[in-house]
Amino acid sequence: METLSEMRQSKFKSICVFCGSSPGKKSTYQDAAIQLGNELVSRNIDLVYGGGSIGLMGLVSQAVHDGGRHVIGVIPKTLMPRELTGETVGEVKAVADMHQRKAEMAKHSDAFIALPGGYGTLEELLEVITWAQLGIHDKPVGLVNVDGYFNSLLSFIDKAVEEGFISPNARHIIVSAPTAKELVKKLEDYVPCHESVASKLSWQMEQQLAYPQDYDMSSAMERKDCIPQVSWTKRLKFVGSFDSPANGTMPCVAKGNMGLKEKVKRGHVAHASEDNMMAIFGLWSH
Ligand SMILES: C/C(=C\CNc1ncnc2c1ncn2[C@@H]1O[C@H](COP(=O)(O)O)[C@@H](O)[C@H]1O)CO
Repeated sequence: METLSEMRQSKFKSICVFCGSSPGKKSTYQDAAIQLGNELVSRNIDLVYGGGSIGLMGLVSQAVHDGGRHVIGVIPKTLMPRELTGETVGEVKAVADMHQRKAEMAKHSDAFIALPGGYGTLEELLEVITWAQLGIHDKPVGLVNVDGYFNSLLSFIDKAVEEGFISPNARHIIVSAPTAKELVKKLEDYVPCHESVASKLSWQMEQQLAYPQDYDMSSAMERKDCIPQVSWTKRLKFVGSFDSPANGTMPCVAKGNMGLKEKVKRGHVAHASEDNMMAIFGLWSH
């Protein structure tokens, strides 16, 4: 039995919840969504989720919001019209697409929990498990196995271990429990025991280097709604990021000549394409 003080000192500041955009047929699914929301509130944990008010997503977010914790709904611009997903309580983070959504959800949370859901939920869940297996993150991943909803998925994963497609250590990435209360307690105690393919740091660098460059930084800077920050420089390649209220942090990479490198060193700016870079230098240097 946990004491009140233990319950209030969670190691998680925020948890990302994946769950159905539908309510499911049984009231136990809806009850579980509300119980999870209440459990987060009782442990002073904020919520990150897919945004909107439909299905179990709406129930969990409303419970956390009503309990006074912060809620961030990360929603692709295409799903933003209210008639598609309903109104989001708390903070709305608009992102370009489904890929960026998952990355943002992961960035803002310390653990992941899946409630019952459909394809969307399964896809999100399996992706964060895969990321854990590869060493992209080491955050716990759990399932609220309401009325055995995930039993067949767990059996399938056991079959994949038996058949040699998933290592027994990687099987332990998934934590499950029948109720939200038991699950959060297990996640608090979770210690990763699988080997990672690459370190978290290597993945962060890789992500920065591979980030698509379709954001018009020069006009954003003209509007003064983004702040460039040089993270590091290496030979003629510059890696930096821009903090923009509209788009969050945008990592970027540039190749340039020595003159530009010198400017970067002096803390002016680093950025994506040479054309844009020149435009930014123009703005920034006076
Ligand atoms: C496809 C349907 C509605 C689309 N509306 C959604 N709004 C917000 N987030 C969504 C939506 N659909 C999927 N998601 C994300 O996937 C998970 C839910 O998907 P599922 O297929 O319902 O399990 C959820 O975690 C969201 O991040 C009509 O149902």
